[in-house]
Amino acid sequence: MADQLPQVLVLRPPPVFTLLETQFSQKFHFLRAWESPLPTADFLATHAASVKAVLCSGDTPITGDILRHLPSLQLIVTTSAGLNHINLPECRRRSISIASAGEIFSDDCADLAVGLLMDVLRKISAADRFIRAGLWPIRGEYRLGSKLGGKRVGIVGLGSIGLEVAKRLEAFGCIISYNSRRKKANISYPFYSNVCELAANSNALIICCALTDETCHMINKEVMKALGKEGVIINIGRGSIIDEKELVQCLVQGEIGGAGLDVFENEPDVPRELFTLDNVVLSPHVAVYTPESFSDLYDLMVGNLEAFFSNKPLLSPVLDE
Ligand SMILES: O=CC(=O)O
Repeated sequence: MADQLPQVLVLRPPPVFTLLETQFSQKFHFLRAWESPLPTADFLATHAASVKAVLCSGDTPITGDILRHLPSLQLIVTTSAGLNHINLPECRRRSISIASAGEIFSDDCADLAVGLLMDVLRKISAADRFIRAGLWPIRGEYRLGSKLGGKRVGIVGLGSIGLEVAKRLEAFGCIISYNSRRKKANISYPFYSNVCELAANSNALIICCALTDETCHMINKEVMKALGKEGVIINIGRGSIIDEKELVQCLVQGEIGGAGLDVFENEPDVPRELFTLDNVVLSPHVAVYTPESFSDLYDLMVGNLEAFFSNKPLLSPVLDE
């Protein structure tokens, strides 16, 4: 019976797959590469020559090497909004379609970005540690935090997540401006084509853009210096958009005021120097994860796979055939 279901390859199970595996497995027959004792290349060579569809998450690299082992591949469905784990030029060359999580996580990501900014400015996590360490009766009053309203916030990447962040922060009384590849039509926020200039005119930068060759290490020492000693950086995009070594150095040396980080260059490794800094809030790449978004994600992933296997248009295509 399972063998009659459309076949989908999974190299490593995405969290939504693990959570809703029973439902997924009623609709598709999954080739479970991660359970095989064989090295991936051998598993693919032995079992996956006829595979037409792959389901993956953002932490499973779909490299040129993997693609070479999948000669029949026509579709990659990724549970992520980001696409930096997929060899896009090779997919284009081979006309392999891609469907992503699209805008499904935008609200959740924007909520966490605002939460991180609020936490860094008002020192919520640091104050929590102060109480838990029993320091209130000993040291008395805790250091005051800084007001969110009135802050000039520069959003780097005004896509659907960036726009949701802007909407939320406007409601808190922040003054929004942005940097992105081009100026957006119908957007009245001031646009800076140069991210350094945006930083120089902002109290906080929020990184919401995709990781590409152009954005890798775009937030470098020069940008951080422009942001200044009171400036705060929030990153819910990808770790490598910031030069992490420079970021750590700037934080340790007090060149910037603080950071709220959901993403890192070498996840799950986080620079240990950050652990002792009270002006840094750390979060383990969970901006997208809420049970509510998972249930929407399940529907979208299944919808994309069903559309593909019945020759209908994908629900959230990134690259078209
Ligand atoms: O980081 C998560 C995603 O890209 O969806």
